[in-house]
Amino acid sequence: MRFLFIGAGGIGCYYGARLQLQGHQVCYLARGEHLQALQQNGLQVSHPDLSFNQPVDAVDIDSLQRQYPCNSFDLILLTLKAGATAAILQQLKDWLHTAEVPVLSLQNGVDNEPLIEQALGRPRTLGGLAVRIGGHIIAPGQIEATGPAQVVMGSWPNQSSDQACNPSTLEPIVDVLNQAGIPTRLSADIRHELWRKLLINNGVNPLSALTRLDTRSLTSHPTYGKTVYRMMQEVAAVSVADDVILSKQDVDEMFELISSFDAIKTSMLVDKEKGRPLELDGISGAVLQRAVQLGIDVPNTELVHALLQQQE
Ligand SMILES: NC(=O)C1=CN([C@@H]2O[C@H](COP(=O)(O)OP(=O)(O)OC[C@H]3O[C@@H](n4cnc5c(N)ncnc54)[C@H](OP(=O)(O)O)[C@@H]3O)[C@@H](O)[C@H]2O)C=CC1
Ligand SMILES: CC(C)(CO)C(=O)C(=O)O
Repeated sequence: MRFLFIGAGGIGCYYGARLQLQGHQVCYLARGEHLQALQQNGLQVSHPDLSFNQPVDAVDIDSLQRQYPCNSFDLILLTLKAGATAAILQQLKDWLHTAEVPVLSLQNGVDNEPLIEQALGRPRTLGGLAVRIGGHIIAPGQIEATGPAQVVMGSWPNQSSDQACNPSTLEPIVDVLNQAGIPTRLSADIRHELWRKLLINNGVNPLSALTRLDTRSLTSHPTYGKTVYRMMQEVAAVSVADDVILSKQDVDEMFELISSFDAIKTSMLVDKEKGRPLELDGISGAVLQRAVQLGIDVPNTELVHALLQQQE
C-alpha cells in the first residue's frame, strides 16, 4: 500500500518505518532541518524492538502537491500536533479534493476528526489513536521510540453513523498494519476511544510539562498523582458535551494504564523542553471549552492550563 504521513515526528516516523520495512511505499511531508536530514541521510528509528536506518521519501508541501497526485496514496495519516491540523488541511485543500483517499488522524485530542470531516466530508474521515507509545525526534532525521505502539482506528464518529466510512473498507488497512508489526484494532466507536485517550492526555500531559516529570513519577507522586486522577475525572465530566459517556471505570482503567506504562516523557514535556508550542488547545483547551459550554467547573484543568499558558 502507499502511505503519506503528514508530519514526520516521533509518531509518523515510527509507524512509517514499520510499514516501509514491510515493503510498503511511505512518503513523509516534513519541513526544515528535519526534512533536509531525511532527504540527505535517510531516517533512523531506534526502538527496543526495531532498528531502522534507510533512505526515505520525504518532501515539502510544494513538492508534494507538484510531484504526487493525491490518488497516488491509499491512506493519508495526520501525524502532526493537533494545533497544526486546521492550517494543513486548509493549505492542502485543493490537492486533497482531487481524490477520495481516506484521511486518518493518529493525533491526540478530540477536535482533529471534526476538522477533517469539515474539510473532506464524513466518508473520508477516519479517527485513530497512537496507544502506548512514546516517540520523539532526538536530532534531525533521528527518532527514538518506546512501547508496544498500538493503533486503534475506526470510521468517524462511529461505525453506525450516517455516511460514516464502511468498516469493511478499513479491514485491509488494519491487516496491513498488523502485518507490519503495528498491533492494530478496529473500533466500532472511535469517538469514545478518543475521549478515553483524552483521559490520559489531560491527566498527564499538561502536568508533566509544568512539573517536568515523567509519567511514572507523576502518577506515583502523593500529590501530583491525585491531581492526575482529578484531571481525568474532569474529562469524564465534560465528555457528555460530545455525546460520550465516560464512567468511573473508564477513569480507573486509564489511570491504571498510564501508571503501569513505562516511565516516559509525554509529547508535551518534550515540546516544553525544546521550547516548541504546546498542544494545549487540543488537550486541556478541549476540556475547558466543553466545561464552559456545559457550565461545569473543572478547577484542576483550569489551573494547570492557565499556569502553562502564562509560561508560553
Ligand atoms: N510523541 C508521542 O509519544 C505521542 C504523540 N501522540 C500524538 O501524536 C501526534 C503527533 O505527535 P509527535 O509525533 O510527537 O509530533 P512531533 O511534533 O514530533 O512531529 C510533528 C512534525 O510535524 C511537523 N510539522 C508541523 N506542521 C508542519 C507542516 N505544515 N508541514 C510539514 N511539517 C509540519 C513538525 O515540524 P516542526 O518541528 O517544524 O514544527 C514536526 O516535525 C500529536 O497529536 C501527539 O499528541 C500520541 C501518542 C504519543
Ligand atoms: C499517553 C502518552 C503520554 C504516551 O502515549 C501520550 O499520548 C503523549 O505523550 O502525548
